[in-house]
Amino acid sequence: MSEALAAKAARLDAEDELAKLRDRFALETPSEGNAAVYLDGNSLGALPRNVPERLAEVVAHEWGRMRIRSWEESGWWTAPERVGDRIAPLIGAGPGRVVAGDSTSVNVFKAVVGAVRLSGGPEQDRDEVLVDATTFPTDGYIAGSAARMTGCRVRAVEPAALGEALGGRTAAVLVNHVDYRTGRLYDLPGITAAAHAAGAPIVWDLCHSAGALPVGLDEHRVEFAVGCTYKYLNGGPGAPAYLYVREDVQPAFDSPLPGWNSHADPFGMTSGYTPADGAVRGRVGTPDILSMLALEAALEVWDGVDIGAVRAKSLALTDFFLECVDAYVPGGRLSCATPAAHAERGSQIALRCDDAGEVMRGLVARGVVGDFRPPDVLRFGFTPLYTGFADTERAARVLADVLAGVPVAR
Ligand SMILES: Cc1ncc(COP(=O)(O)O)c(C=O)c1O
Ligand SMILES: Nc1c(O)cccc1C(=O)C[C@H](N)C(=O)O
Repeated sequence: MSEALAAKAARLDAEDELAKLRDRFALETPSEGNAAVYLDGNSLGALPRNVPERLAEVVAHEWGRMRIRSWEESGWWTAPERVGDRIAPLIGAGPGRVVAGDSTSVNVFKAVVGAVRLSGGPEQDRDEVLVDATTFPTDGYIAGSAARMTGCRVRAVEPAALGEALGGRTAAVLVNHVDYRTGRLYDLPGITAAAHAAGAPIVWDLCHSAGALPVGLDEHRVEFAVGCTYKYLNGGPGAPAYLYVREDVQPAFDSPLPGWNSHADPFGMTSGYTPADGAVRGRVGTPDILSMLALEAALEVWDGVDIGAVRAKSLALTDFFLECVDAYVPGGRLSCATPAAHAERGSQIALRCDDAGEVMRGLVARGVVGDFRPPDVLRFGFTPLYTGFADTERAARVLADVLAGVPVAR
């Protein structure tokens, strides 16, 4: 261990204003001991401590005793908009623009079809859906189907080349804000402005940015955005995703999944469809109430938390991790896929090595939990709400031990 780096970690932890938030999470894992370092919050966020009690109350009281009355009296029916409004400030959206529900995949479908329809689509000679070539797979699959259904075709484009690819034929653009594999952050204001200059609406996938850095959806006039809540928003496995539709776009949003929950008068049970106004238009069917209310409770950890402070700590953590890796790991053993420039970095560090799968198994066996993404990426996600600098120094030190073939201590 480097005494200097350990001392620096202790100093940074002592100065960290967000350090106290760690107590809001259950991070003890009996099998790994308290010393486990959890760096996989970019796949599944940790459990906020208040969630189990709230969920038990929902099950026992709201479902167990109130039963059907809970749709109204416990606020179940309006939970998707209420939870959407809690997510909104974290992604730079005003109230009434975000609705929680369904999965990210389903919301990508609603948003891409909605964007093509908004642009006029092939009838206006706009028949290309541009999708970033490095996208998380589900977005590409769904966009492909959405394009076929709307008479368009998908064009995969490297985000850096989007400027040249955009034009009069662009019907919609779908981009991941942070690349799930490399942790590269894309220029949301610049790419959005370029799409608008070409007359095309844009859809951003915020899965790897929401809760880790400021997004500014309203400010940059993004038409649509989607994201999951089980990563940096800590909503739990399979927690509802969300859909953002810009306020002035909402009246024209023509959802391809006009379920009864998005009807202006759902309990009128009429055969004709009249869409509701506002964020409600993004709903489809009956929401998953248990997961929805677990998410609502999980979002309480954000009370009083400034997303700007979260971003500052995220960058400090990833900088410090790189500094420690540099100090501990012999040169040439790893290469960093995450950009050094802060403006291009999300909240994870991706390190490449040929035996990445085996290295990650070694790390997990020693209590440092990141993940492996094929073919050669070690991913380390940094969740500023519960990750500290001593954790970070330890993760880099254990990584060096694993790479050096040091056996697991028993
Ligand atoms: C960028 C991105 N989009 C979409 C998804 C998947 O969404 P879901 O499986 O929740 O539909 C993920 C992660 O699973 C992701 O990282
Ligand atoms: N959604 C996941 C799941 O259901 C199981 C395991 C992992 C996930 C993930 O979220 C993966 C994640 N989006 C990634 O960036 O790789």
